[in-house]
Amino acid sequence: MEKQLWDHVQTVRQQSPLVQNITNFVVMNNTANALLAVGASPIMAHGHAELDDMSRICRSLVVNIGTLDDYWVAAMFRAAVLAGEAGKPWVLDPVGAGASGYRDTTLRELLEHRPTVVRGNASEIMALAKANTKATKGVDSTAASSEALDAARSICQRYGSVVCISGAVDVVVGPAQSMYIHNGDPLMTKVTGLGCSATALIGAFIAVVDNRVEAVGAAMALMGVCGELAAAASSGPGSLQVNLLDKLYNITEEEFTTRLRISHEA
Ligand SMILES: Nc1ncnc2c1ncn2[C@@H]1O[C@H](COP(=O)(O)OP(=O)(O)O)[C@@H](O)[C@H]1O
Ligand SMILES: Cc1ncsc1CCOP(=O)(O)O
Ligand SMILES: [Mg+2]
Repeated sequence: MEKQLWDHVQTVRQQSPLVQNITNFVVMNNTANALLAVGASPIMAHGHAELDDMSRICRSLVVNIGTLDDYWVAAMFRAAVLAGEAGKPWVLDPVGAGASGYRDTTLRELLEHRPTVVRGNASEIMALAKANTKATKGVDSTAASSEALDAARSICQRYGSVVCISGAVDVVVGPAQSMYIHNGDPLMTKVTGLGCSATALIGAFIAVVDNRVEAVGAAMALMGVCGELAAAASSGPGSLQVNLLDKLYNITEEEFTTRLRISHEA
């Protein structure tokens, strides 16, 4: 499986898919740079007047509700409809799910458009499935990935989405197959936008890899392994941010396969 996931990393580099992003003000620059570093091509576009054109030229869509307002939300709904009509894969990042009624109402409607993939931290996934027993603390998680497993399974079953719960262990839940990725570094939680970057990378991988669980697994594996290697070379969140971009760009097959720790159990 390690070799297969590396092949998917190579496919992204070779095919350089154009990925449309409707994302938040906080992370726009970071996620565009993360996409470029792995060899994909980002475009940040939420204007209503160009959504049809974007849908025609892009191979996948990222919808991230981080700094939502009514104009952006309308763009998200329309882009989701267009992706559905064109049969294009899209990924939803439910940033701050459970933190406000507005977020939850918006997310409920977005889910009805059946995202190909949903990626959030454990608190967000639990809030999304309405199964949360702990309150979301803003955009950060207060729970472990394992606590959100039932929630992920229920979203997968109800909407047909592959669900990724990120955290110390990243769990990828598909209809027939789950994958656990035990990479990353706790310092990654001290840089804003790394969850959003993971979601953006998923956007690139689902554009070129048909097996959705493997696509999400490869994106999360790449993020985790690069995060871990970058953290080892960093003195704090500032240098981690820069080192992570460099590692996403220059990681080798040997670094990837020797560091990667995946399993099919927690
Ligand atoms: N405690 C941790 N140890 C190792 N890696 C982590 C930890 N928490 C998060 N990560 C990694 O950080 C990245 C962002 O995940 P996460 O922090 O869960 O997203 P978000 O920023 O949306 O809350 C993922 O690649 C994840 O694997
Ligand atoms: C801090 C913040 N507030 C609204 S969006 C956002 C960024 C969240 O990014 P991530 O979930 O990737 O850390
Ligand atoms: Mg997040």
